[in-house]
Amino acid sequence: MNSTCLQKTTRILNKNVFKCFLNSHIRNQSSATNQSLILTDVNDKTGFATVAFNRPPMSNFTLELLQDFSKSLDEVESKNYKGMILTSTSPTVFSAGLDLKELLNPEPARLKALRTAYIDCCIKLYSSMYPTVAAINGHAIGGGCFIAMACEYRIMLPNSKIGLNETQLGIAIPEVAVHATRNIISSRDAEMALTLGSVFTTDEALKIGLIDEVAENKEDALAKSEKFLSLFKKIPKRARGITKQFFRKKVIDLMTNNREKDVEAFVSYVMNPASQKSFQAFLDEAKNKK
Ligand SMILES: CCCC/C=C/CC(=O)SCCNC(=O)CCNC(=O)[C@H](O)C(C)(C)COP(=O)(O)OP(=O)(O)OC[C@H]1O[C@@H](n2cnc3c(N)ncnc32)[C@H](O)[C@@H]1OP(=O)(O)O
Repeated sequence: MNSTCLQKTTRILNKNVFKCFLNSHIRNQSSATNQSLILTDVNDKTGFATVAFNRPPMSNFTLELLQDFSKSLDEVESKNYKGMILTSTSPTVFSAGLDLKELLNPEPARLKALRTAYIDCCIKLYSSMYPTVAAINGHAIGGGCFIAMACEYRIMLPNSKIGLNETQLGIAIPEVAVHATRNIISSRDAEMALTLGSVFTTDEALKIGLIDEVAENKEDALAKSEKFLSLFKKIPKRARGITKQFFRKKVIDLMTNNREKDVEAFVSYVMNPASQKSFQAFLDEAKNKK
């Protein structure tokens, strides 16, 4: 092959390589868009954003999902949306909490990043200036329950389960979760629930005040959520937000100031052989159920 011919062939090859790269890049982009772990939909009329965990069937949290959720929370705050409805795209689960596969034989650095990302989301949600409501479209367990608790109001579907089951898995509840739970239910109920790692039915949760309302189905939950957010329509945002933060100051301060200690404690509980055994036992039991 002479040099002119070689140059021509190289140009054609490069063009094809570039085309190939472009196609695969576009493919990746579109599949990433379709598979976004968080979906945000804004109602232009009301200014309310609906943010949904999009990891069916369990909507359980991986590091990547939490990082995306954190960005979505920033967006709701920075774009000045009037309120946020938090839900999931899963048919029967709001969130089954942290992905137990992330906790099983974890790489310590990733485990730390996971817990740090989780705390970041909780701080942003717990202290947001905009009003928040959880449309709990199914089960909400562990970290999924706590995220719903960080919202200002909870509406749940019938026949679902909700609770902080951490002690059952060998993970001590952090001090901050004790105060956050007491902000919602009585101190007596909170102590019983957290020490037992209780998981409640929708009716039980309504009775103790862990949730505020029961909805017939997801549409009803979303309609009721909008109704709750609309209560604040005429209340100046800054005055409302600062007042909310005063009520939540103790929890926000604990989450912010104890972040490193919390991460260390969490890693140590998760790495404990007894906890590892309980994560594996849960996953095995679920497999054997079929
Ligand atoms: C105070 C701050 C708290 C922050 C810290 C949080 C720590 C955690 O979040 S630890 C994780 C807590 N979550 C759990 O213990 C598991 C909860 N899951 C359940 O209770 C049930 O799965 C359910 C009530 C959500 C649904 O019950 P259902 O009978 O419909 O389904 P299953 O047969 O149990 O499960 C189906 C399928 O999904 C897998 N799975 C469920 N939850 C998780 C999870 N959190 N992580 C990973 N995988 C999960 C389960 O193993 C089954 O998988 P296979 O189909 O492959 O067998």
